[in-house]
Amino acid sequence: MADKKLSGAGLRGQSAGETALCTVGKSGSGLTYRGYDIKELAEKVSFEEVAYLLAKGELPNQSQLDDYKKRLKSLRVLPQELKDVLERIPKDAHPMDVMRTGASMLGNLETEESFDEADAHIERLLATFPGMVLYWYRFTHDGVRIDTDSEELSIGAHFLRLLHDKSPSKLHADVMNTSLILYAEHEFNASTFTARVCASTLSDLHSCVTGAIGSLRGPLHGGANEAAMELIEDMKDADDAEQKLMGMLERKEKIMGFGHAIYRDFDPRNDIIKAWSKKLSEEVGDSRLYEVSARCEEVMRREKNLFPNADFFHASAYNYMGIPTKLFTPIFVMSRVTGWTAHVKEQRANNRIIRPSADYTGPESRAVPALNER
Ligand SMILES: CC(=O)SCCNC(=O)CCNC(=O)[C@H](O)C(C)(C)COP(=O)(O)OP(=O)(O)OC[C@H]1O[C@@H](n2cnc3c(N)ncnc32)[C@H](O)[C@@H]1OP(=O)(O)O
Ligand SMILES: O=C([O-])CC(=O)C(=O)O
Repeated sequence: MADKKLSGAGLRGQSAGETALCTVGKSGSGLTYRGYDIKELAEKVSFEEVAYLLAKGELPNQSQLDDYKKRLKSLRVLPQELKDVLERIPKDAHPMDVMRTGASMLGNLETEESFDEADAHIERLLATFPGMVLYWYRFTHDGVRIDTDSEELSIGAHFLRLLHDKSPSKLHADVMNTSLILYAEHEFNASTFTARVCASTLSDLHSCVTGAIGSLRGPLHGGANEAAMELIEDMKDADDAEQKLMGMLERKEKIMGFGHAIYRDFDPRNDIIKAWSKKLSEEVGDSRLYEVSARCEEVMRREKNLFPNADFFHASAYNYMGIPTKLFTPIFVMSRVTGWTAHVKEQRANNRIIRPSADYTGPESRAVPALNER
């Protein structure tokens, strides 16, 4: 992919506005949030610090961080009306649709009346998303009405606690923390652009986030982490992975979790989540998913010169932590809501309605025929 052309359909390579939030592939492969390299952030800070950085512009000091985490924890309780709605959504619904409905319902109950309230609504969404999806999941799958608060201060550990009814190990809490950092922000990707288009009409925050969830859901975007899991789960070992992948490539099928609209050589998030996936495989004592994933990476590089994006090794990492596949993309939402909402604020601060033009390819002007002449 070293010669990937950033032009053509899909607005590829065209600037659609300015941002101070993030650079993607600036030197072919880098990723920064407000000037900080993703690798350093993933090593040194918590997801809550990244959320604060994206929302407020700078990393918090200790007391700002303590206050922020305390405030987020205090915002986890769901309104009864929202819980009533979640209980009515069928068990076989996709959790991304549950989140879309949940975000929208919250917007009915706690409407953003003025843009001055944006920060409060952003914190509320960030605090409630884990409980929202897991209240529905645990009610419909386990028949229990969970308390959507927990003693866990970090959002990643809180999610695992609500899912498994027990405090996660340090390793699992660390993996969730890194995963949420990696997924937090990515410039003008499809879901963020959705949020910005919505914001440019001066719509409310919940509408922007609800639309963004809909865009993230698709398998060409966030949904690829679930699609990648479906790909690797039946691969018995590395040789089986190679054989199955070669068959798919021969049939010209798309391999989910590979390729990227912007990066040319590699996705800088891949090495980071791949290393955690390896650690998890050692902890679980079952290297199958890691090994088949690593072979898929080798084959795709060799056959197509394509590389795994952020989603591919997330599949095995989440699976090793006992997270059901259909909750993979919702975790992406729990993280990316920080990026989406920072972009909404940025759009509002310097707004012009986003309204591109189209090249017309339809028929020339013509007269409307009478009904009996058609
Ligand atoms: C967090 C995220 O959202 S990351 C993206 C997650 N999405 C996926 O993993 C889905 C699989 N990947 C893809 O569909 C694409 O690579 C996208 C959507 C990410 C990027 O799309 P584009 O920018 O249009 O891809 P690009 O221009 O690089 O494609 C070049 C060629 O490689 C092929 N290609 C790209 N990705 C793949 C893939 N995953 N499997 C097989 N072939 C692929 C394309 O079909 C294209 O071939 P062609 O020239 O013969 O038509
Ligand atoms: O930037 C993109 O097109 C997709 C992506 O990797 C992301 O949103 O994290």
